[in-house]
Amino acid sequence: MTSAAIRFQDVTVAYDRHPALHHLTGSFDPGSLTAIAGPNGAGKSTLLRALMGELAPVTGRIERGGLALRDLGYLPQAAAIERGFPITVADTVILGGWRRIGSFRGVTRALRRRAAEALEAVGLEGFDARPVSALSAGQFQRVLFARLLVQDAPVIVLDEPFTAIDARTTRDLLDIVTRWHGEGRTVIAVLHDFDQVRAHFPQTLLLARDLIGWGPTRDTLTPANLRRARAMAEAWDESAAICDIPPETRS
Ligand SMILES: Nc1ncnc2c1ncn2[C@@H]1O[C@H](COP(=O)(O)OP(=O)(O)OP(=O)(O)O)[C@@H](O)[C@H]1O
Repeated sequence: MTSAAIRFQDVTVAYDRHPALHHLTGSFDPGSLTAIAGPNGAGKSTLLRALMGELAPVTGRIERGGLALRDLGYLPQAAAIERGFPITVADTVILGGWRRIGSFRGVTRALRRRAAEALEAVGLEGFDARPVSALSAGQFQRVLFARLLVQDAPVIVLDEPFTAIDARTTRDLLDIVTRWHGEGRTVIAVLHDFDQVRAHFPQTLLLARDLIGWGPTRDTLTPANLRRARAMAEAWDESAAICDIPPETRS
């Protein structure tokens, strides 16, 4: 589905001059299924937000394999999603098809049908008219997966998609992730459950602001690497100044 890798070349991302991701270099191969793991505060969400163009690197660059940002399907962390608006489940899922809606054509019957099929695929048939504010966390996560199904993007980026989600829903959503991988999409997911990573994700990027390891999961999630990641997290100095960021790019 994608032909070129997504490349990070010496990427540093900082908040208020404090680096949250430090000189990251490496690439996600087309069609790869990669977990991003690491302790709290390791820079995992920051990496995804930079990939999605929400944060600009202060050093280095990100190549998105020739894709535009709209070709990346993104599921942010649940805490970052506002779901107080008065919008129905069906309309939320249809929004995944905005690239196809176009300015004149409006929402086609085909798109409505696609949204209904996506809701069925995530086990939410019949939920169309419900307001999203009336859903449980797990149901809402299923809606967001349905929206990604409608978006049909070649690259899918998920931030802690199974946090606070029950085992049954996690299994169903993991099946969708596996299907995306089988279809040749590139899938990148931040995860905290190492057993889940070992069972379902062939590649892992282990981060502790600095890169600890990136490659086959069995070579990356080793006891030695996990110890190193933990030790680096314990040693963090939240107020450390930025290293070698050129003064003109400092905020
Ligand atoms: N908007 C922000 N403003 C200032 N600092 C931030 C902001 N977002 C994140 N940070 C800091 O950047 C660092 C990395 O945060 P990030 O959310 O990327 O980590 P994470 O690995 O996703 O953590 P978690 O596992 O807890 O979700 C942390 O020290 C965090 O406090």
